[in-house]
Formats: sequence, structure tokens, C-alpha cells
Amino acid sequence: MSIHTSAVQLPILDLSRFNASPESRSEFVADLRRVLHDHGFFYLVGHGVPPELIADVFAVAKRFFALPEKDKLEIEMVNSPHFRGYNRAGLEHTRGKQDWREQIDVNTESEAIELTADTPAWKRLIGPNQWPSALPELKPLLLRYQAEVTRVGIDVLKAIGIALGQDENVFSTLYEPQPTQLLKIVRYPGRDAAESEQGVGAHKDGGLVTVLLQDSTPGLRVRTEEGVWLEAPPLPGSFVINTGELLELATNGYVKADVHDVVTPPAGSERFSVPFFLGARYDAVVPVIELPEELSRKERGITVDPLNPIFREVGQNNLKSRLRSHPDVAQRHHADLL
Ligand SMILES: O=C(O)CCC(=O)C(=O)O
Ligand SMILES: [Fe+2]
Repeated sequence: MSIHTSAVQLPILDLSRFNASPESRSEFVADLRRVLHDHGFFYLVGHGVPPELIADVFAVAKRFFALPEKDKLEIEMVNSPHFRGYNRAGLEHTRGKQDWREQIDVNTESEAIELTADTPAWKRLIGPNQWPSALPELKPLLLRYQAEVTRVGIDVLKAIGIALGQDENVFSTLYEPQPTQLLKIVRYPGRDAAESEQGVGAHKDGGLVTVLLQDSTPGLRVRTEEGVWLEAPPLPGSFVINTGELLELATNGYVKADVHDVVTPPAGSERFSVPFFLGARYDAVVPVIELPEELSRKERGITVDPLNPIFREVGQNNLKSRLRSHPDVAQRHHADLL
């Protein structure tokens, strides 16, 4: 496997066209409809997130990863029953194989729910984040960024609604009043420092839409239906947007959620990324949307992966994937569910 910097092969969509003249809007929607069906992967520009905020997020993320290990381990995820906090490289697994990246997971900031015998298990996901005392500026900055990319994700979902011939609020029952807001800051060490070529193994994202920010090092790849791997190198000023399994489910496979992975960067380099996964509210059950005839003819149906079954019940689905990705947290806090 080799990484080389390649040209941008995925489409680039400009969200500001969605809010411009009626002609611009209908061109944008037609482009989006094509992209959703072909890949569910594209670059988004014209999204309105201030470049200074993006620069600040990368700067603070790099400061965090440069901290002494003890300051990072202060917020180790295994301390958190809610799957929040820091993981060293090698602790996360995709399809049973180690991923080689270190990261912090943040989700909606809230208080833990008091659990009784008949509380649904997914309520264990709700609770506070962990924040490092060595870097007090991390919390306000990441929470501000999380709010901003939530807005971007919802704008994209509204455009997707229109592209599918629906009302722009067709998905609002899934994300109002409180969507799932999983935000990560991630560092992929270079090949000299990593014990695996797998930065992250091949997977589909589980939510509604992912809003991914990449720094300057490539590594992200997207697998097409024909099994070709397209590189998705960083494009300054853009997000990579991809649709998740919940949209595939909701559209009976009209919308594609492409498989993707990240290859460990070359020796002597490192890669930073900030993925944000906008998901449905935990108590939602994903409906199937009735698409107009010309779209429903192209529905592919849902392929069931026996190794990774997907549930329409959002909370259960989220808990399943967290338990699989983080076996140490599962063992320590949720052994009764295993
Ligand atoms: O780091 C990246 O560029 C993408 C990571 C990814 O696909 C994920 O965390 O789901
Ligand atoms: Fe992903």
C-alpha cells in the first residue's frame, strides 16, 4: 500500500449555492442528488464556518497531543462509562483489528442519567465529557466547534431532504431536539512510530452525516461500488461530508454510505483530523422514507453485514458500536451487557 498525493477525485459542492438564486439552488440540489446516490462522499465549501475557528481547533488539538502522556491519561476513556475521553493508539478496533491513532472523543455535554433496573441500556451513553486540566482552553473551543459543525450537518440534511424530493425538515424528527454529536480530535502517527498500516480500518459511518476536517496530510480513502479505492486528500477550506448508515436505511439504499479507511501516514510524518458524526437522537427509530418514483426505482435495498448488524433503534445501534470499538470500556463498565 502506498500513499501519494493525488488530485481531488470526489465532487466539490458549494453550500452557499443552496441559499442563493432559485437557479443556483436547483443546480446544487441536482448535483447533490447524484453524489448521494453514487458515493455519499463529497467536499463541501461555502459552509460558513470561520477559518479562524478551524485554525484554532487544529492548534489546540496539536497542543493536546504534544502534552506529556500523564496529562493525556488523566482523561483516559476507560475512566468513563459514557465512552468519553482519550485513547492511546492501538486501543480502538475496527472489525476486530487495531486502529493506529490516538484521539479524544467528545459527545453532547450532559449529566449522567440515574440508572435503574429498567432503564434502557443506551442511556449509559449519556453523561459528561472528560477535559484535561493541563489544557483549559480545549473545552470551550471544542464545544463551540461542535455547535458549529452541528449547524453544518443540519444544513446538509435539509439540502439532502430537498434532493430526495421531500420537505427540507423531513429528517428533523430524527435530530430534534437533541441529535447525537460525536466529535473526535485525532492524530495518526507516521509509519515509523505506528504498529499498524491501519490508521482506521474499512468501515461505514453509523450516523446521519459526517463532517470531517482534515489537516494537510493525506490518508483518507473511499471505496467505490466497483471496489476501486479513491484517495480523498485534504482540500483547504473544505469539509469532507459523507452520509452514514442511518441515511442508507432511511432511503432503502438510494443514498449510498461508502466504505472508507485511513492509511497510516509515511514515516516521519503525522496526520491530524477532526471528524464530527451527526447522529439521530438516541430514542428515535429510523423510518423508511417514501421517495418519488424516479428515485425509488434506483433504491438498492439494504445489505446486511452479519459481522456488524445495524438496528433501526438508534440508541441500541450506538451502544453496540461503542461496545465493539472500545472493548476496555465495555469490560470495565458494561460487562453485564457482553
Ligand atoms: O481521520 C479521518 O480522516 C477519517 C476517520 C474516520 O473515517 C472515522 O473516524 O470514522
Ligand atoms: Fe469514518
